[in-house]
Amino acid sequence: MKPNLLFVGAGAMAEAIIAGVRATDQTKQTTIKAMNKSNQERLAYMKERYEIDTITDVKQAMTESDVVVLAMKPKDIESAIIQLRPFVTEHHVFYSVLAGTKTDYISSLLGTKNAVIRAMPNTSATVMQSATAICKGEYATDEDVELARSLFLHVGTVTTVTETQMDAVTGISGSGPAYMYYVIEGLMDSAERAGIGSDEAKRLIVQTMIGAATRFSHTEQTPKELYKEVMSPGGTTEAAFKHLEMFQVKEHIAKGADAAIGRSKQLGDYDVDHTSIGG
Ligand SMILES: NC(=O)C1=CN([C@@H]2O[C@H](COP(=O)(O)OP(=O)(O)OC[C@H]3O[C@@H](n4cnc5c(N)ncnc54)[C@H](OP(=O)(O)O)[C@@H]3O)[C@@H](O)[C@H]2O)C=CC1
Ligand SMILES: O=C(O)[C@@H]1CCC=N1
Repeated sequence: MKPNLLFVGAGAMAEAIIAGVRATDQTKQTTIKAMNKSNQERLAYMKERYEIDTITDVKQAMTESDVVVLAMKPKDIESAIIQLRPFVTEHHVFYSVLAGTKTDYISSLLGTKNAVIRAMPNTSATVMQSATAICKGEYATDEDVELARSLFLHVGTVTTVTETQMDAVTGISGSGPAYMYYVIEGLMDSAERAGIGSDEAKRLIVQTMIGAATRFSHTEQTPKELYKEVMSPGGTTEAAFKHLEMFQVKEHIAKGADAAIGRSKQLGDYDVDHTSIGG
């Protein structure tokens, strides 16, 4: 089945998913509509780039769609659902990519028993390399999960988790690309200081990241065993690790991810002010 998708929120995450779907669905059998709160310029760009329908009439868009992808910031979900609610029928299925936001909260805003699937993709969806996790809400069936899986498979891998694992997934793989780019930024800075041109540095660093990820995915060895293997006694890697370990970089990366997981939990706590930290 090729679903008719309506993206409510046409920001960075929606674009990543739409780009991936379009790149793998050459026949454009999946119809894609998108709406924003107010940014029409962005919608015009999305329409031009991905040949999607941008909508002005919410009722018509809801009538012509069966999967509604909630892709606004968590702070905007209430106002977004209020505008959709009059047009929700029992055939609609809702997919939410919102950090923290629980399926039971979405169901309570909808006030219906429509299926809700929570997903946590990442921006690598743009290049069909997302590590997406999905879980089902109370009213979703296994069939709904399979349909969601088939959509997100367009943009990478899909792992089914329980809803209680979703905050952890958000802090690890949802935010994860940012941690990788941070490491890349550090390596680019060092390469620049050492006189390597940015094109060459990029090529070397990209292949180093891909190579390390591929190697790790093909072995039972632990990360520690793998980095020990790189490290010759008295050599260059050891010199780097003396510095990294002095500043407990690994521990701080883990603590950073812990903070992301904590923030995801906070976003699911509906008494907190979602606007305070950009939620
Ligand atoms: N960025 C990421 O790496 C990831 C993000 N997510 C989740 O995806 C969601 C979106 O994030 P992101 O794409 O980065 O955010 P953006 O700010 O890029 O996009 C949010 C979009 O939502 C629109 N919007 C706001 N309110 C409404 C409304 N009432 N009706 C319709 N559209 C509305 C905004 O439109 P306008 O500009 O007109 O206000 C904007 O285009 C978040 O909930 C985030 O937690 C999940 C995984 C990864
Ligand atoms: O930073 C955020 O809140 C979103 C969720 C996961 C990645 N980006």
